[in-house]
Amino acid sequence: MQLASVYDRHVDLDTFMEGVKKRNPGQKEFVQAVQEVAQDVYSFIEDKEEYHEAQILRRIAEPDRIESFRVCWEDDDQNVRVERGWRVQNNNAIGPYKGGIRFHSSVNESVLKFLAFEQTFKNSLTGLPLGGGKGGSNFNPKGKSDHEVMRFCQSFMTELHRHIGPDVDVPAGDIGVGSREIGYMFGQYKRITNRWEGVLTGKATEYGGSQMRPEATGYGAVYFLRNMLSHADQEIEGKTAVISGAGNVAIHAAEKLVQLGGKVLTLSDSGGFIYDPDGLDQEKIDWVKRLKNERRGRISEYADEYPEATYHEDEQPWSVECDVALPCATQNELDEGAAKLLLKNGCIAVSEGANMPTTLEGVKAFQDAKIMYGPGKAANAGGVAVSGLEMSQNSERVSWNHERLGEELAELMDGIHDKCVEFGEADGYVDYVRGANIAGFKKVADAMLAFGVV
Ligand SMILES: NC(=O)C1=CN([C@@H]2O[C@H](COP(=O)(O)OP(=O)(O)OC[C@H]3O[C@@H](n4cnc5c(N)ncnc54)[C@H](O)[C@@H]3O)[C@@H](O)[C@H]2O)C=CC1
Ligand SMILES: O=C(O)CCC(=O)C(=O)O
Repeated sequence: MQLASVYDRHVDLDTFMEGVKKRNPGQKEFVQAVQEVAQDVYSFIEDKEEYHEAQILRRIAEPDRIESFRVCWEDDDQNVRVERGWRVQNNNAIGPYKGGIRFHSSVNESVLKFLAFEQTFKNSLTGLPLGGGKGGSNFNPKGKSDHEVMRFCQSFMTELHRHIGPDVDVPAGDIGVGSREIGYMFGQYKRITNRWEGVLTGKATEYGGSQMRPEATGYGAVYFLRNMLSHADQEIEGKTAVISGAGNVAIHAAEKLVQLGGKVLTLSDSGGFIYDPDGLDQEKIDWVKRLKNERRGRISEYADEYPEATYHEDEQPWSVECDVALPCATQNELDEGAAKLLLKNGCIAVSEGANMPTTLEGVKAFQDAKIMYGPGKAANAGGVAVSGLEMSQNSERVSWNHERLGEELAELMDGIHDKCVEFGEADGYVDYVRGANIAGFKKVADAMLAFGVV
């Protein structure tokens, strides 16, 4: 009898994953992301021969291409610095590649491949014509002067511009890339190409940015939470919330939670977390915005400014008692132990603002306990969805107002929630991971089937 080969149409899940591991040695984040999707997709396509025959999942788990390049820049002391840059173009079956750029010392090819893979399913879920990509560099903007960041961004774009375009690949921000960095990169793209076009999203409103983009990911994650709660006849009003992170996503998630009557108890950064037993209000949130976006300080300073709060160095916020949790910092920040602690303390819902913040074991703990668990590819899709709207506005040379975009965002998040329920509900429990994976997969897969083997 012949042994199963990774090339067989009908390999089982374990053999499929063996192949993924072999082809991507040492890329643990990428393998984790594929595993999480494959386990649901496998059961969905069990009786669907066309997907097996066309090897659709295997093809989505192999990026269309990865551009990797050297980025040289000069620091303020005129030292020549050399970093590495990448753009992973995962899949453009349903639209141009789309996804953020991350600048952080932890960036490597595995991290960007996992993000581009996740992005493919997320973008499909939005219902907009957006393919999946992601890029970045191991450059760390922390502690760098504005001039250093500008020189790095210009050098990064000098190479990246060859690989992107409004109908080809449209990057945006992510960790370490906010409106300052997008401005420097957009300026350099315009200078090199002599074209003003919607090649990046997350731009400032003065030069074609969408009014809602800064808020969209955090607000969207709270709308997703609201939808999950409402599906279970509950509401945000009066719920206590633990949030990790203190960046763009965390701050706007906190803001929307407070607006909807929730009580936000924590924020964090890589140094530790702050716990404010009185809860953050809009004034405190505005202070954090200034701290992070203007002074570029550490969250520990919050406890100096607001003495009712305490700072917990080198700790994560998951031990704080709460009704709902929103991980909004980074991947694998919430492991099995943290998940069990949240459950023990009575947490009933988790909505992920970050990408893959929960480990596979943590996800299983939430699913086994049957709490409401909204995975990042569904819960944080509001950001890229509003980026999709920014692309439309740039093409049409129009600008929509805040109110219209707010309504569009809420509707987009309703649509994503409905798709998760349609594909994930069974025996009275909504498995949002399964719902998101299958709904996201199906649209991309059907487009790929239409193209034949390419
Ligand atoms: N910006 C966006 O529109 C979107 C962002 N996301 C995801 O949301 C997460 C946060 O992104 P942003 O808020 O945009 O980035 P940001 O750079 O504005 O903030 C990141 C925050 O995470 C914290 N952080 C980073 N590494 C950490 C670590 N190892 N431990 C603890 N804290 C850490 C930082 O201190 C900072 O507070 C990321 O997972 C990103 O991929 C997802 C969808 C869209
Ligand atoms: O708006 C975008 O294109 C990027 C969003 C993103 O990077 C993400 O959804 O993780």
